[in-house]
Amino acid sequence: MSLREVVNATMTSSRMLWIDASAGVAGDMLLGALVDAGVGLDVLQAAVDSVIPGSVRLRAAQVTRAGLRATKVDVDVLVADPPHRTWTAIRALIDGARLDEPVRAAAAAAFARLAGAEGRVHGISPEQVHFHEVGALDAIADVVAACAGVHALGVSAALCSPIALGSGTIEAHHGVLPVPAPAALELSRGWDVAAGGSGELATPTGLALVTSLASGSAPFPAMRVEVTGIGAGTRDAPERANVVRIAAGPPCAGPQVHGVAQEYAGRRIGDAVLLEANIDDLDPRVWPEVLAHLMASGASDAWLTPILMKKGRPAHTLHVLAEPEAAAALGDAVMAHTSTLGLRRTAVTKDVLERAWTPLAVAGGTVRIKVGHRDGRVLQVMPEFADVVALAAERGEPVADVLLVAQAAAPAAGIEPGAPWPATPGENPA
Ligand SMILES: O=C([S-])c1cc(C(=O)S)c[n+]([C@@H]2O[C@H](COP(=O)(O)O)[C@@H](O)[C@H]2O)c1
Ligand code: NI
Repeated sequence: MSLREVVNATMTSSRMLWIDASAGVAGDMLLGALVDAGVGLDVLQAAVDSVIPGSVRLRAAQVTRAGLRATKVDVDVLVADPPHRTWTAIRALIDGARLDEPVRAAAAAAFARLAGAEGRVHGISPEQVHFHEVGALDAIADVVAACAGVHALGVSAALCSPIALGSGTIEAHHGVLPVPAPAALELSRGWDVAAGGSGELATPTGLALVTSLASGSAPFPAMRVEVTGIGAGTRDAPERANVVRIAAGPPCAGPQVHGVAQEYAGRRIGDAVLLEANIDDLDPRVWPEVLAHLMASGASDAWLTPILMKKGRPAHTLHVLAEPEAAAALGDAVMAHTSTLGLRRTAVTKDVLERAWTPLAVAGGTVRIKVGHRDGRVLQVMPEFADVVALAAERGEPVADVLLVAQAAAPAAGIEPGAPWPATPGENPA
């Protein structure tokens, strides 16, 4: 099959998902929207059962919210005294479950975001974050079922509307919390949000899901809408329907696709902090975990360079790039997780290209093409590697093959170094 035939064959089988969280978002609302869009409750239940067998039962019912029909999904907890679970324990459950690989990866990514945000808020490492009793089962069910539902809809790229967070206060486990709840606010970084009303409209779990499933905030993308779903939240307030809406279908060809990519283009990054330490006495087997922990704790990047340091000792320099507000916590993490007695902090200015992500139909799915552009010209073009890996796993193809097809798809869509940006639609926009 030629690339052209592969692309044509996949144009109708890979879907974009648009999530309308303009009235807020929670895990149960997303599940309701997915069931409303046609995903079987049994599909969601099976995914959850593979992670926490016999622990929860999902129930769906038709309800109205401010006069609009919607599907409400409830998560009934079946066990009498459910355990507290750390993120480490939950990750082991997800890793050990019989889940499709894309579902496992999406669920792990969403939970990692949730644990990372809770960890930053409470000043502990993500691994130490405890999900309490019923909350742990509830969150596992929401996250795993939502990821399974999105996969079942055939979605390979998603965008989200500006998100309503709410206002006021809520009673939580540790007393009264401001709205947006601290973890919700943490999860909102980099996303378009507004208060949008009173009460808690977006929960941490809902935000962790949409901000890991979707690649950015965007108005309605250019797509052919094939399925829609409306999911209800618990409260029914008269002033605005407490619902999440979703729409899924193939992205359509045309200049609008590139226009959308422009509208959710990555933000220009300005000031940053570089933390560095020369370390000669850490067991080298520990380094991968240290780097993974720093990334999970909010570092923009963390890496090592081999050096020959004082006294002729082979050693490593640890480099951690961070947004200024995350630097203090990351400095503490470096002290806690390595053997260093100190570190250097340097204020750096990052000169970055404007970025945009354009979804293209590639070999049975959708891969976002990351475009670096400046002054109306494309300078860098790179398939988003995580999308390539996920698609390769889904199709059972070698990553290198999918990468080649994805790299070839970009010039065919008029996206190549030196080309004008926004791109003139070529032969192969998704
Ligand atoms: O229990 C804890 S630690 C807790 C922390 C936070 C922070 O924002 S920190 C928020 N909450 C509230 O718990 C409920 C359930 O949230 P889900 O995401 O599981 O739906 C919600 O009201 C949170 O704001 C709890
Ligand atoms: Ni908390």
